Amino acid sequence: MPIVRVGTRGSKLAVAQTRQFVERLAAASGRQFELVRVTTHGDVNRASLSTLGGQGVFATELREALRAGEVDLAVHSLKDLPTAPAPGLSLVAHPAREDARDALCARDGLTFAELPEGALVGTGSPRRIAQLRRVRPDLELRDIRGNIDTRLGFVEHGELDAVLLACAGLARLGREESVTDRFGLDEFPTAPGQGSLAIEAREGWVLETVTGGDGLALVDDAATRAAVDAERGVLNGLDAGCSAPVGVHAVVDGGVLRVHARVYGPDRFAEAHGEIEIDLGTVRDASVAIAGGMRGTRATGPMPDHEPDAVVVGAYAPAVLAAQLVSELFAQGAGEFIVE
Ligand SMILES: NCc1[nH]cc(CCC(=O)O)c1CC(=O)O
Repeated sequence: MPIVRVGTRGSKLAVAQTRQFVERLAAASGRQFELVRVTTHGDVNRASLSTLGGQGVFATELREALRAGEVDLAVHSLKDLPTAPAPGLSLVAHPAREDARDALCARDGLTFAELPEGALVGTGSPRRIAQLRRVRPDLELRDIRGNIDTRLGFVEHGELDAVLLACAGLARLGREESVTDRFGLDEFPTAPGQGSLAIEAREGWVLETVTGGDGLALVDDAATRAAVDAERGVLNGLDAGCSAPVGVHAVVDGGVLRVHARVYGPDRFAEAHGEIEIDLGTVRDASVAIAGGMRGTRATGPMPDHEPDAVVVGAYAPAVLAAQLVSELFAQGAGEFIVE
């Protein structure tokens, strides 16, 4: 059987998370895999993320490699993936999400509350900047870029008092010991999809047909998919990219899908926020659509595009919820906060 080629960015984090994913998929499928490193625009360009615009800087070249048939699967950090559908490709699996929270990595083990007045904190993310300004206007924020080791290095070498990073990336790199505090998701919702991976393939490329087993379904998590679809639905509905000052978090807990979002305005008191939930058990037909969407061929759009007979209500719960939350946010003036 041919070796399955899996495309990844070349960064240490990307390679680590792709390796971890491939090991699970190899165990589940019995197939052999090969990692193919693809250099992306976002890796080469060192400009600030806010000036790069964020839109697809990490994904474009991986998608080209998929389309050209150079790789069979691509592994993305979901939060770096634009919400616009990629023609000819589909997201075929979302493995179970890891910790979606942001971490504080501070010198001397300091917690967020222990950071002294005027402490120097590094982050280039407009969302993280907005969130920090609201609760600690005294902090001196520095725009930083670079991989996780580089960012932690600013603290280790004494140039900054602390940096903000995603818990998930630190865990995947085995750097959890650098975390000195974690930010609660209610007050500090993170980027849509943070902590979650997306596995992308050419449309119609189905691992199951060659494994004869459950293939990608074994590494796909329905609750993660519902949550991240809702989060990305909010981002898309707001017409915002991954560098917008938007925090969204969704969870499925006891069969209830709950989504909440905060959109930050330019001054530190302006904010649109909302929360919405739905008991997936009360929309059983819509959740049938979710289950139907688990395997193989769902498009990047909000509705599963196959097995339409499985969609009785004709609505995909995460998409409906996201749309309702978006109208609430617009009603609170969120449209004026998103300038890209
Ligand atoms: N934009 C870079 C990026 N993309 C994904 C992660 C972390 C892992 C994840 O959220 O899946 C990071 C680094 C960070 O924000 O700390």
